[in-house]
Amino acid sequence: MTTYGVVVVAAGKGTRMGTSESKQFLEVGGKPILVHTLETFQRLPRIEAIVVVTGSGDIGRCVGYVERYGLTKVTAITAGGSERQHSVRIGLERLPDGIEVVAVHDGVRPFLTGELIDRCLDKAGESGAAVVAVPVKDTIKVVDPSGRIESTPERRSLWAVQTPQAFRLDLLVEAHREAEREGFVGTDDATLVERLGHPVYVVEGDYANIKITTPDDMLLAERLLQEREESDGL
Ligand SMILES: Nc1ccn([C@@H]2O[C@H](COP(=O)(O)OP(=O)(O)OP(=O)(O)O)[C@@H](O)[C@H]2O)c(=O)n1
Ligand SMILES: C[C@](O)(CO)[C@H](O)COP(=O)(O)O
Repeated sequence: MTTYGVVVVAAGKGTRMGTSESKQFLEVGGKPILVHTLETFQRLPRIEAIVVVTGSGDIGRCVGYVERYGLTKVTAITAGGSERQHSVRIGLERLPDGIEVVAVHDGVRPFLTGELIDRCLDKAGESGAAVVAVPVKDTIKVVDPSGRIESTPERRSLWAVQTPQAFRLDLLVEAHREAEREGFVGTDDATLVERLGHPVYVVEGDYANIKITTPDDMLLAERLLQEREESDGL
């Protein structure tokens, strides 16, 4: 049977949020955003290990969350790096032995669901690499630095990629090593695997799986949580 783990990255500074508290620790519905995220992985039966990557000064409070919220699958809490990609690489090194497929997830995407994770892990288990994504709804333009539009890619083939992104662990480790060797820094993990020439597949994501990035996302997050609790009958 395949063994699954997850690296949750939460070592960012939240510059675009502009709050003194890093956004992953802001509360939505009375609970830190990061805890909402971790609880979803905790509940999923096939996840065996959760590695949390956070700021060096925030390790203590994450240890406190594990205790307080019963996050028994958290096997390591470690300090991240200067870029998201570095934080992921550090997290991969802390996974326990025996994990074969790993999901990488942004700590600030608390509205993922078990179904979404399952879809992504299933496809990664079968193909080696899969990411959740949604078709873009707007028309996308490529714009030069002066503001002039250079081109308009065909919308039918454009997808907005989210996390989780899941991979065979050996493949993702190789992709990170290669990127480091070449000094390449990407904005997601799929890009690193694509650079190896390995196929990466999209599976159906969810428009509600937002990455909390700017202050208006906090209002949206409160509303999404309320809707979810109502539909769960809570
Ligand atoms: N050095 C970094 C940078 C980002 N992240 C994590 O990667 C996820 C997505 O990054 P982003 O939304 O860009 O978070 P920040 O880097 O915190 O935000 P900003 O770019 O506005 O500073 C977040 O969970 C963030 O904590 C990380 O673990 N380590
Ligand atoms: C990984 C990601 O969430 C996929 O959409 C995104 O690329 C992270 O970007 P950020 O600039 O680190 O927020």
